Amino acid sequence: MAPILSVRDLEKTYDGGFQALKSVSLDISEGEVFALLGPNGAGKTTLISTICGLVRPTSGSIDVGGFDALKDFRAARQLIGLVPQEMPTAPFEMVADTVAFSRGLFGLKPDPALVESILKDLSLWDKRDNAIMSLSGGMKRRLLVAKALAHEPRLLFLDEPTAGVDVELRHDMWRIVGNLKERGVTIILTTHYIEEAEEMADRVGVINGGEIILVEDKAELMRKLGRKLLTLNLSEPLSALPASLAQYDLTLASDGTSLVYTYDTHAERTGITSLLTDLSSAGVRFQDLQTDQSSLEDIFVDLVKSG
Ligand SMILES: Nc1ncnc2c1ncn2[C@@H]1O[C@H](COP(=O)(O)OP(=O)(O)OP(=O)(O)O)[C@@H](O)[C@H]1O
Repeated sequence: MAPILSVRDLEKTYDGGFQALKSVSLDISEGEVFALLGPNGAGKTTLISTICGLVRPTSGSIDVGGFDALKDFRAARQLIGLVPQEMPTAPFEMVADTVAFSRGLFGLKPDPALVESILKDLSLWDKRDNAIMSLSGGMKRRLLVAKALAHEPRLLFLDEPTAGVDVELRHDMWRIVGNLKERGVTIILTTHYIEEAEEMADRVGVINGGEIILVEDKAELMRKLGRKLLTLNLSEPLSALPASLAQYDLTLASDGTSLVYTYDTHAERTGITSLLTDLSSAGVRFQDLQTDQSSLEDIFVDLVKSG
């Protein structure tokens, strides 16, 4: 199937000479949830803004659903919904009116039934006749999603959908994204919360210094780069690692009371069985042991550090 979004060799140098995007290429399949992770200033907003036609790229191409987003901007933009971080709308406007207006901006016929179903899905129907300024912060966030959905986009961008919101709204947002995905909407979200990517994304892209340094299936990424740690709490402190254990990736705690063994989760053999045998031969005894798996967060920090 042709991707719904295809970005090729996209570059952006801002007027002051700063290069915010360096040869970015990316394909997004229809129906997937793609999380774009990156530290502050990595280029996430620049990339989204360029795809949505808010920032003009210096070079490269963007195809949205078969339309050239640079030459055929309107047709491409029609397929895109953008949920920005902040509310730019007039505070006195009514909730339902502002959603209907967003639809009108795309030259579409009014569709009160659609507006109703969007507002109901986002738990805003009760507030339909309220002025925007009377909404809570969480409701305003949901209204931004409603506005972005008013013209029935196939590709939805969420720019940090849960930055600074409480846990309840964060989970609410995850549920909303899940429902949209079920209906076949493709979603690209930027986030600083790795937990969010871990929760929602099918694939994860990491951008750093304007370059996409990794795009990977989330499960595959965690399998490939995930490491496990086995910690052994020793019965008696060791002053140094016995030479017979040199072949293992072992770290002795500075107080000598525990040993940490690092192994790859995808390796054919973990080496634990032979390690335990060799520990016993070396006379090293332990009281208990525990394992920890690296999270997407550990993987991300490692990538950005080395990237
Ligand atoms: N209009 C602009 N003119 C000049 N430089 C800009 C402009 N907009 C962004 N930049 C620079 O481009 C780089 C990327 O910014 P961008 O906002 O895309 O990053 P981001 O990944 O979205 O960061 P954050 O996570 O902090 O929102 C930054 O160094 C920023 O200072």
